[in-house]
Amino acid sequence: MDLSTDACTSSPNNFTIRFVISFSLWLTEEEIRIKMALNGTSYTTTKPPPNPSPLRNAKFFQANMRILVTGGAGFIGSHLVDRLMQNEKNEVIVVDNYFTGSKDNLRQWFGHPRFELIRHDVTQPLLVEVDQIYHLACPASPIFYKYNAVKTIKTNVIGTLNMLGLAKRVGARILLTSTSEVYGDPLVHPQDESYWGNVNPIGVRSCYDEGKRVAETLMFDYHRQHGIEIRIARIFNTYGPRMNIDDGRVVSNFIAQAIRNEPLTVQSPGTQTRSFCYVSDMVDGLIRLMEGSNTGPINIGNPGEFTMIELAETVKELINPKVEIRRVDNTPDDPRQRKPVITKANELLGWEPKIKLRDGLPLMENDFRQRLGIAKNT
Ligand SMILES: NC(=O)c1ccc[n+]([C@@H]2O[C@H](COP(=O)([O-])OP(=O)(O)OC[C@H]3O[C@@H](n4cnc5c(N)ncnc54)[C@H](O)[C@@H]3O)[C@@H](O)[C@H]2O)c1
Ligand SMILES: O=c1ccn([C@@H]2O[C@H](COP(=O)(O)OP(=O)(O)O[C@H]3OC[C@@H](O)[C@H](O)[C@H]3O)[C@@H](O)[C@H]2O)c(=O)[nH]1
Repeated sequence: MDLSTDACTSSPNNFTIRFVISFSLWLTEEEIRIKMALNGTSYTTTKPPPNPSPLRNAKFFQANMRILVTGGAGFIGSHLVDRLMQNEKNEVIVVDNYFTGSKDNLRQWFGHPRFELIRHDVTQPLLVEVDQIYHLACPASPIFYKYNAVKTIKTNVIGTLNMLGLAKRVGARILLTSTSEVYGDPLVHPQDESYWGNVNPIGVRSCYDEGKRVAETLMFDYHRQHGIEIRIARIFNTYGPRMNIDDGRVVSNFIAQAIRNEPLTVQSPGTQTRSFCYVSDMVDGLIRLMEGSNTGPINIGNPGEFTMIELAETVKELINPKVEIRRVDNTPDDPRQRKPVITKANELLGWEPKIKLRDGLPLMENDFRQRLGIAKNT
């Protein structure tokens, strides 16, 4: 039996390993697991997947990597699909219920022999044969995740359970896109992965932040109990082309407002901070995490930290120097500061963001101008 552990799992001490190995000749796997549990150590063997279809061993079978992307019609998901499709060894299956995503984001892949799109809600079970699962399905903008809070928490809890059940059944590796929101309104700054967070469990954001915390718990429980190969990314505020124009998040709001010559709505007090990551950097980090050997959780975000007033001033300077900046009321429980420590991503994945905010904003402006039909200098 395989007793492999990885860097981010509580690993048995040497005595325990010797103890378990010496007894493993006489004990069943279940007995070993119980002994390790009594010892307070975790059981991280990866069970072999069920036998694949005999067709996969046939002479002319092309052994492609079959990858499921849940939420693949959304903002980050569709960029991830673009990157995965560039590798001709990948077959990509997207499932999405189109709550915040759109088929339009994937239209370049319609009809491609290595691409499939399925209308499906992850709160329902799904049976597909895949090797990897990127589990992104969940509305990400606070406006949308609060719109139907019960559905959001169902998506996070039942949706993640269903995808873990699928991973267990077919032996797939699964990556969860968790969030910086698991740190809540952080009392530690900047945030590294060892921080447990400061979250209001009954607030209006808890369908999302507590939902993602439960999703992380489920990932680790399936890993410890069933040997599922897991990866967890804690994503910080990500922006870029293809965001919904009326998404409601701050970068898309300010860019759309600047292009339309409407006031930039800085929510009070305006001194709250965020760290903004360009979407191509994010996709690069997610793929490295999936392909690497660490479970995470690993922060993926750009450590450049800005107040919302600074962001508004930068958008004004770059996109529309005449636009007004207006202070408006904030929403409850808005975190006051967020900045990732990315040492783990750097050391374990060799990842760091490449696109600075001042370079990413104009790329997003071009995309928004095209979709809004408003050229520069009009
Ligand atoms: N963009 C960010 O700043 C950010 C930050 C932290 C975490 N994340 C996480 O990354 C993932 C993608 O975020 P995004 O910015 O692309 O958001 P998005 O809203 O653009 O994409 C989410 C996608 O999931 C789909 N979806 C939602 N509920 C579903 C359900 N029940 N069944 C099937 N599909 C469903 C939506 O239709 C959409 O296509 C989310 O899990 C989000 O929590 C994003
Ligand atoms: O028009 C606006 C919108 C938002 N804001 C402010 O901008 C800040 C960022 O708000 P956003 O709506 O972009 O989102 P947040 O950073 O709070 O959450 C984001 O990051 C973590 C992810 O998990 C979430 O999915 C994502 O929405 C907040 O302080 C908010 O008050 C404005 O000042 N004006």
